[in-house]
Amino acid sequence: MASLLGVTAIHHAPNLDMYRRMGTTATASPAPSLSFADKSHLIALKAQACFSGTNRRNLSGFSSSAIATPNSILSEEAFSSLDGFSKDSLDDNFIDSEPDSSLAFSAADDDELAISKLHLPQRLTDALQKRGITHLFPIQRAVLVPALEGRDLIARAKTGTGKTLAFGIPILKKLTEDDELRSSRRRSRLPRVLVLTPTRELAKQVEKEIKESAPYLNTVCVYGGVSYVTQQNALSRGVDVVVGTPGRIIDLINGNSLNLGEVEYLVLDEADQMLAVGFEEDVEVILEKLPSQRQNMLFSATMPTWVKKLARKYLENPLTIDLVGDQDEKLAEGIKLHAILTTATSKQTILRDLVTVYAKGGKTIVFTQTKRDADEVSLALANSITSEALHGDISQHQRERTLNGFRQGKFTVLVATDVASRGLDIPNVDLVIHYELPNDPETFVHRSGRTGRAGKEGTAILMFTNSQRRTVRSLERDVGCKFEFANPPAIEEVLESSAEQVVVTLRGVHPESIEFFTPTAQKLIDEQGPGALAAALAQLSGFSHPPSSRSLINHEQGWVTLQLTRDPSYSRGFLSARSVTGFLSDIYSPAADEVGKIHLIADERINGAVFDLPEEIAKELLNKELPEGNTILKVTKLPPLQDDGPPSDNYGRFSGRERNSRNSSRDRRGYRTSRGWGSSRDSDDDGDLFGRNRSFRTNSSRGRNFKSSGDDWLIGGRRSSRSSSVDRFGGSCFNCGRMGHRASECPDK
Ligand SMILES: Nc1ncnc2c1ncn2[C@@H]1O[C@H](COP(=O)(O)OP(=O)(O)OP(=O)(O)O)[C@@H](O)[C@H]1O
Repeated sequence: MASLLGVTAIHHAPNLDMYRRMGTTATASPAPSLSFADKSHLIALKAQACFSGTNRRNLSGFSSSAIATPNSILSEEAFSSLDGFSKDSLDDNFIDSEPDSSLAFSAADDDELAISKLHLPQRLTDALQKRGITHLFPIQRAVLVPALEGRDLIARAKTGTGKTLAFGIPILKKLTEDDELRSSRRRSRLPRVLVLTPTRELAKQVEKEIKESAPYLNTVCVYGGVSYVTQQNALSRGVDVVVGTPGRIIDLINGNSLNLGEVEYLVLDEADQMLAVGFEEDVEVILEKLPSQRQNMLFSATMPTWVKKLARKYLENPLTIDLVGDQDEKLAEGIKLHAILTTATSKQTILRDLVTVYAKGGKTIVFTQTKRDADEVSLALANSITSEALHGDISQHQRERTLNGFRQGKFTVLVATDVASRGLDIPNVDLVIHYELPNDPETFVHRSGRTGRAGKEGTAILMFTNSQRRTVRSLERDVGCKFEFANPPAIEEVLESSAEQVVVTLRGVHPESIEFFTPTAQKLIDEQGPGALAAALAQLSGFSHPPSSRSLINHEQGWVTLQLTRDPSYSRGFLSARSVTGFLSDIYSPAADEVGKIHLIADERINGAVFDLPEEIAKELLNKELPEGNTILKVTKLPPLQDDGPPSDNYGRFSGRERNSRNSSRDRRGYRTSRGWGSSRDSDDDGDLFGRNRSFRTNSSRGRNFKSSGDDWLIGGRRSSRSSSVDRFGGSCFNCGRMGHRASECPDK
């Protein structure tokens, strides 16, 4: 690298001075266009840059031992110091010193970060501007100077913040300048840049970004799953940049189609993910084949041991640029986070509603844990929403078609396994849904980062079950984020959003088609009034039949939630789940047999409970005459419930999560230590059936998942009127609250 540095210095010395000056003011205050790097954020970054040995160790995944030398600094520190420091000042003794707190943050000049002011080769500037890239993003600004100085780098920045061009711009600058000096472009020239990525999709995306930014250079993408011939031919025509996955690169080297003997720049993108997908050996084989004189840039979200080892072995005196740090929220600023409580049985229905209400017709990516789930969920959605699955079992060709179709808006929901979570840059994804909890916080960050990219806004929704509450809290702590806990959308919201979306769709109908249908529309309106248009809207929204009712408790279709309220002056006993069942059995015994979960109302002034019943049974029950002082109503909104509060210390003691943990070890924060705490095989929400006494569920026809052992589920003391039933009443009386008799037999009646 030393010689390369020498060359760089000769070629670029004047420019570097300019960049250093720019860097100082740029750091001092961000350009207004960089909305997600506001002043306070930068001040925070600067605080992080207090790079004493101690706090450096605190940087998660970026401990001092992670890096080969103590020569690691945070980019903002590097940047803010560039004015007064030469390249040499980026060396050892600078690093461990505290930053100069007096360093003033002066007003920024937007122009100083403008691509047009960077003195890049005109061709490069033009191509970038044509793509709408007019100003540097923070990670690009942070990487630019040290990269141009030829330094080895280890870098980390939030998702969607422009890491590709962070290494792309300095490398392309050098390549373009050299290209201009060259009189003729040699055919069969060997690649000068190698970018290694862990997935094929990411490789293609990086290639695209580079190609579009420097179309005059030859960039070739190589990855498995497709024919060798096209890739071999492209390589043989002469190439400047090779982007690819390790396996195919090794194959091409072994087949003498790829010679890496002239590589000057190596970029390892998503280095930690290389490990996750088992490429570590291949990466090392490739690195051994590269010339030792080269510049290395390693991008990694975390620093597992292997990545540290790699950095120590192959990087020279690397500079660490960390725009995430330990304290910061690791997600890009524009991402709103929601957590929605679901149940295993109602998940698919809720998912559809979430897509309708939150994406409003925009692009959504749904993440599942397993390939099978991705297929199933995509298929289930496809009834009403255009959707495709993406996972490793799908052929490469089809994967590309699917991704292109999604990019072009041919369908709106992509259901993917984590193969798509890393690095994929699909513009304008409005919504990310974690259908299953991710395996670890990093996966959560990467999945969520598919939205809110390049400074845009987006929403990420985590679907979780009752038994996963604690893990959700751990996730908040680990990621440094806060979820807004919300209920699944009510059917009214779903209908409203559907109608809004249909109206938007109607705007896209071609005027000529409208003309063709106008006479019929006029006739319909004359005959039926606005009802005709309403019918058309209902049909287009997929609601040609009235929406089936939904439980407000667990959102299952075909169920309704009723509220029983009892005037305290008519009874001495408090309402309990058992007494509710007893009462139902007196009024209409099928209701007692079929009742779902019963929750007591939290408001102490109301002696009441809510419970679920199948629609038909609820209808019958609502027609029955009730004893004085009692009311039963269908509710459209749940009142606060007694077991809504935070989990007690006993939470999860008998939950599905704990039961699962016999098979999978977890660390103390609830993550599975092997893959998959959020596995699709996670339990239903029946965890609290066994550990809590305020929420009950009968053995109704839908109670498929609960244990048949133990008595907790024996609401009202009987399994059903079809079993031992009526002879001995084990529940408590709705009238007096005492055990052993029904309200109808109550001595106090
Ligand atoms: N300076 C810029 N101005 C405008 N858009 C930019 C700029 N830099 C990058 N972009 C765009 O931002 C998007 C995200 O960039 P990129 O994919 O490089 O992010 P990333 O940090 O690598 O994300 P991930 O961590 O998810 O892989 C891309 O569409 C890219 O073209």
